[in-house]
Amino acid sequence: MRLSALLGGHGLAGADPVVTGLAIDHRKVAPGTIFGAFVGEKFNGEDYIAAAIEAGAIAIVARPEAKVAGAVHIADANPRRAFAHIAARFFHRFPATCVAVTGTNGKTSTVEMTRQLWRMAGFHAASIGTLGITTSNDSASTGLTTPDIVTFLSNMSGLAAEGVTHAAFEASSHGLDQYRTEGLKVKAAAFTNLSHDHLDYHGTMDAYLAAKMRLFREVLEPGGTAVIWNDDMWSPAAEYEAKQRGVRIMTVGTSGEDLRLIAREPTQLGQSLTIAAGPLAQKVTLPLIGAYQAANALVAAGLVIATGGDTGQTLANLARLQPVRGRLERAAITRVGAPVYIDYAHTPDAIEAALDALRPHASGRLILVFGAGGDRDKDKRPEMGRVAAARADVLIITDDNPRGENPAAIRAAIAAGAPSARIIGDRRAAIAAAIAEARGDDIVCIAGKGHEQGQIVGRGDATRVIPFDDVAVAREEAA
Ligand SMILES: CC(=O)N[C@H]1[C@@H](OP(=O)(O)OP(=O)(O)OC[C@H]2O[C@@H](n3ccc(=O)[nH]c3=O)[C@H](O)[C@@H]2O)O[C@H](CO)[C@@H](O)[C@@H]1O[C@H](C)C(=O)N[C@@H](C)C(=O)N[C@H](CCC(=O)O)C(=O)O
Ligand SMILES: Nc1ncnc2c1ncn2[C@@H]1O[C@H](COP(=O)(O)OP(=O)(O)OP(=O)(O)O)[C@@H](O)[C@H]1O
Ligand SMILES: N[C@H](CCC[C@H](N)C(=O)O)C(=O)O
Ligand SMILES: [Mg+2]
Repeated sequence: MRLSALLGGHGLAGADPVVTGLAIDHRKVAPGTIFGAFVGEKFNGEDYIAAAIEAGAIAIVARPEAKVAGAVHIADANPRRAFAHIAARFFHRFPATCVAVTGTNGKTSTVEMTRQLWRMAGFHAASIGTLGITTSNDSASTGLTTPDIVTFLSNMSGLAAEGVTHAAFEASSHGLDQYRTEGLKVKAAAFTNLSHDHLDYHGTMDAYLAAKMRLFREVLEPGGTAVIWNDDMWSPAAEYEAKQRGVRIMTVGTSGEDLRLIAREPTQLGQSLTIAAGPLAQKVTLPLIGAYQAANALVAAGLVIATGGDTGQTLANLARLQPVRGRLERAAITRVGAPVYIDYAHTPDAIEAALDALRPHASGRLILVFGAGGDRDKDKRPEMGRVAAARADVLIITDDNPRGENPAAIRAAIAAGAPSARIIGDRRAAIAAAIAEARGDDIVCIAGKGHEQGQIVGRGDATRVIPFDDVAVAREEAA
């Protein structure tokens, strides 16, 4: 493909070289590559322009003030956006039906449930998010919730080449802010909720909301549909954005207009939901516990319906949803009979949601093992402690990816909100202590790592990932 064909509005004077690929990291540049040089949090990509050209880059997408010699300078005040649009023209072939999910919690669950519902409807479907790239017979990790733009679009294009026609992806606030998911026609976009997280990056809740709202303001296609979980404090803000944009709006929830959750009753292995869609009310058995999983299932159904799924059939298919890995996953039963659940709760709101989901199933106590990630939002730590102390009966604070921080300081910051908690830094020892503590009528919840396969310690080049799997450790300690 010639460079001129990829440039859209950007003019090209002089030679029109053949483009072989795109890169945002100079170490991935090969002859014929377009290099995107972005000013980041840790590095300035512009410092690597000369090295990229040396390695064969034929064009550089960078701010107008960047120094480019020996390659075409595609100058743009917003180089991430300009690069994304060029990348979209390069990778051009995508699944015909793409939908995106944003929100603080519930993105992974919702994209995974959407993928399953599409599969049940007979489509070749995929999801991209925290669990990686998932199809019905394969799964590959990308390391981030919303991968970088080159990884994202090249994988979307690869999925289309494999015959995937339906794809659901997670749009994280970092991803939206950094234009990591541009260039596809997004037919429907969902909002799950907004609560305290990532303020280290965004600074304020308003800035955090604004990053997420880009999904409705710019990423969703003009004729698309916004599917909004209506029971969140921030739902009106999402609805406002969608109205401003003039897209179709579908609201979902106990106060939802399009899919209204009329009743929800816990059963032994799940819950029974009564859902009104227009004049029709339908009762379905969801084989998953907790209000939060019902919420995510409804938003997923909304996305499927918004992109052409039959309402009655889609709702009926909720009864066949498989659990999402690491989200209230029952890993083991202890020797005295207490169930041990693994959950990915790593925000105050998620801890509340996970404990509320488990409470109706515990005739005894709720025992919680949890921590908070290092080099991430520090203000959420005492909040997590407070919410946990208010809702669990026994608390054990432990390590969860300390990264470059002192783990003891992270634990102490959580304990500031939960003074009665026990502190056991070693995660295996903490899980073992919780299991030893549990009586037959108690429930143990191990929160924060879900599906993760390692404990991340250290920073930069000294980063190590020590293999650790909550599910496996819980099974070993419960045996
Ligand atoms: C804060 C953040 O989001 N950082 C991500 C972002 O970094 P950045 O743009 O600030 O880049 P930088 O590292 O400062 O470097 C600037 C530029 O120079 C380039 N560079 C850098 C060094 C070099 O030798 N050569 C070179 O070309 C880089 O590729 C980059 O383009 O882009 C990088 C390249 O894609 C990511 O690796 C990096 O993720 C870091 C590792 C990270 O931890 N991100 C987390 C916070 C994150 O993104 N999380 C979200 C949300 C999760 C959730 O849902 O809760 C996610 O979507 O996963
Ligand atoms: N709709 C919801 N409302 C409140 N809490 C939720 C909801 N969905 C999930 N949670 C909580 O958040 C945790 C993470 O869920 P999930 O992985 O689906 O969210 P996510 O938005 O993808 O998270 P991340 O930002 O880390 O990618 C769950 O384990 C649960 O504790
Ligand atoms: N996508 C989230 C995952 C957090 C998971 C938790 N285990 C942690 O490390 O804080 C983040 O990068 O903030
Ligand atoms: Mg996720």
